[in-house]
Amino acid sequence: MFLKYVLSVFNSINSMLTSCLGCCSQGRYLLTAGLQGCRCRLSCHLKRHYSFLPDDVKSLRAVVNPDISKIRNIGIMAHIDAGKTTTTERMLYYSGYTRALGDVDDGDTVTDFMAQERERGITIQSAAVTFDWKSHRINLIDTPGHVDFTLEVERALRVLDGAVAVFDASAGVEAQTLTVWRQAEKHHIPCVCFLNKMDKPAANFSIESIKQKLKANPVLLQIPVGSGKNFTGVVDLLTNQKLIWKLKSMRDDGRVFEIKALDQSDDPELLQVVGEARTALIEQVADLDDEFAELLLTNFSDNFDAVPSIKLQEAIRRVTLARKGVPVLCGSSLRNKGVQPLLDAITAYLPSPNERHHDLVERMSRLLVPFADQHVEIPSMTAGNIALTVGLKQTVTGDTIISSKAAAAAAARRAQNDSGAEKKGGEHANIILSGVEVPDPVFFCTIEPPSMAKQADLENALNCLQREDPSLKVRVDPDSGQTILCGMGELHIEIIHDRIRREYGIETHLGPLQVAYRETILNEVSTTDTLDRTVGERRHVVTVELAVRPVDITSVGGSCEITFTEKLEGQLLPEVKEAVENGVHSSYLQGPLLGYPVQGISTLIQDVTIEPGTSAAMVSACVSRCMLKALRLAGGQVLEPVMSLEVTVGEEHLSSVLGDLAQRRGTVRDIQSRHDNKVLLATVPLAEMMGYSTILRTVTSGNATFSLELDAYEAMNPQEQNTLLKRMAGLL
Ligand SMILES: Nc1nc2c(ncn2[C@@H]2O[C@H](COP(=O)(O)OP(=O)(O)OP(=O)(O)O)[C@@H](O)[C@H]2O)c(=O)[nH]1
Repeated sequence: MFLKYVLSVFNSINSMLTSCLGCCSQGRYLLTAGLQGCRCRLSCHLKRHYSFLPDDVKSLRAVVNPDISKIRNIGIMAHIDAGKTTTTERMLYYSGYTRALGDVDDGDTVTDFMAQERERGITIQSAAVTFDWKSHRINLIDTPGHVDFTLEVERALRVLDGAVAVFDASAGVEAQTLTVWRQAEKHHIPCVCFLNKMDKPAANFSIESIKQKLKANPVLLQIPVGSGKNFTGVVDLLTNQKLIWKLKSMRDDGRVFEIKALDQSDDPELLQVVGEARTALIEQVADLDDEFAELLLTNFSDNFDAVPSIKLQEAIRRVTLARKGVPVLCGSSLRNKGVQPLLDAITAYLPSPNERHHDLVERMSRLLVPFADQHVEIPSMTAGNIALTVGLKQTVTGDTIISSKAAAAAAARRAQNDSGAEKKGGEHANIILSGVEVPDPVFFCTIEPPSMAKQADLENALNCLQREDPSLKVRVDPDSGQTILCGMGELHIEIIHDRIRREYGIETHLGPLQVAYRETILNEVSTTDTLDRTVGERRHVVTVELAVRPVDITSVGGSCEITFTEKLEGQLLPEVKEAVENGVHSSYLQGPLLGYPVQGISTLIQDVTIEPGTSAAMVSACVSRCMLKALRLAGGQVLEPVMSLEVTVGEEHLSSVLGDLAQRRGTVRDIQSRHDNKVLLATVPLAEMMGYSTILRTVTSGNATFSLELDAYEAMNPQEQNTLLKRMAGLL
């Protein structure tokens, strides 16, 4: 019957007939008033490639790869219970991706898939769904409304290009909406507002609270028809059409609705309200968009009302993208009214990814020219100069700052052309300045604030110092919870200690300085382990077989590797492989002898058997346990940092320096002459170099200088290793 009706409407337009069947078989629109302003023509035309029967469910494979201009990455956000999840469910249903309407009250929605979400009827985690609507792809994230999960909303908003704010029309702007609205503002996200729950008796279609509480500029696009349980649809102010849902029963899914141009037979009160609202809309948009204002004044000055709806829509889009105004629509998701026009609005007014300008660049507050410790402020500088800047929040030493992504792309293109030309000369242009190479810290010690109240201040100070000095590393000991400073040497850590006192006014206490050892293994070992654990009602059973073997450790930071047998490579699912790798990597962080990171180890995974129902975390735990067993069996070896030392000293003091070095397990590599001085090149274990500067000053009467840098991690001999193990165990 429905198809027959559509055919009768379109029988004069043969060329569009087949495409109409595709779209209208979804029952999206029921046409009752000729073809004037008929959205179906456009949608049918665009939707030509989808021809499925009314109850077909589209698979994600049916989604074509659209052009970037047709993609909308949007979030749906609001106060708890405003109806985001219900609205999302309707969108999925109308776009053909679900067969039935999910209901939060029945606990069968698509996006609230966590057990806690279904039990409590609330959204906790951001769920992402993808569907297409009129040849646009919509990637939508349903974010939680509860204040406890604000961070989750923030996490989602950072990657979105637009947002739909859903309001409970009977409650107006609620507290959480304010919070998420501010978050959206912070990320400059264009929004569309949807006043939901228009079917409730207390529903109030008022945009005043959006103006006053959100300090936003609402642009009203619809007028509701009827109120409370008599709410039947909306009038579209752009097209002057009435969209009416004549639902026959509570189970009517609202796919079919009527679009009818307003005419004199309509309620005079409604006609008057619509007339006034449309004029107000045109005037408001003209105020916000110069291009539209010019069009009105030049072409439609004697009749604003004659402006084509497409021109008005384009202007509203510009206003929305510039965040000068927020389109407002209304409906009742639960009663299946008004969601399709909301989908239209998402595609019409929210930006595609290439229309969003993500604010990546830092803000500089001042530009200064340095002259030792004097700084002179300057208004600007040109290429080739050196200046200081203050106020950067994200940048760390070694970064290159560019004015914009576009500038970087242009510079990269130029660099490419130049390097083509310069290649003959052997030079390559590069827009990124070479960063700083950060050596591994070799010393560490604990650092404590004078009181717990100062802990936050200390953390802030350490964060700032780390950004400035990437060779300073700060971590928290997982066992003791103490803050650990890792640096390049005694002096480095002393200076950091002093700067925290002087620049941040915090008196800290440093623990004894310790050497950052590493560990490796001596022999090749194969082992197996089985984990069989029941957690709650679930039984996890996993068996792992693996082999570890020592590999070359001479290079600084010599890494560890992990491989799978050829058979396993082909067999293991990616998530199982990842769980196995996580288990191996976590065992690499703490060696079995002293708990230092291991290096120079190759692990081969020989077999993994997993019983159904076993979680990935249990696979990782089993692999980790098996690794620990293998590392223990393979015989541990402590590696110590060995430094290369250069001492410049007058000839008369050379013998005292050599004598001292012999007691420090040092190995002399070379002695060179430089003017009247001797330059001694040696390697010496870092553990023997504590307090060296004081000793060197004493034995040479202040006539020597030295430099120290990491040469390699080397195996300790068994006797020294034993002494170290006993000392660490507190036995010496
Ligand atoms: N009367 C009426 N109730 C609605 C409407 N939309 C949703 N509801 C009801 O409002 C309640 C909350 O709906 P949800 O869709 O879970 O709201 P939400 O915003 O996703 O909630 P959180 O995800 O927990 O923040 C449910 O009981 C819905 O049935 C509507 O248009 N009218």
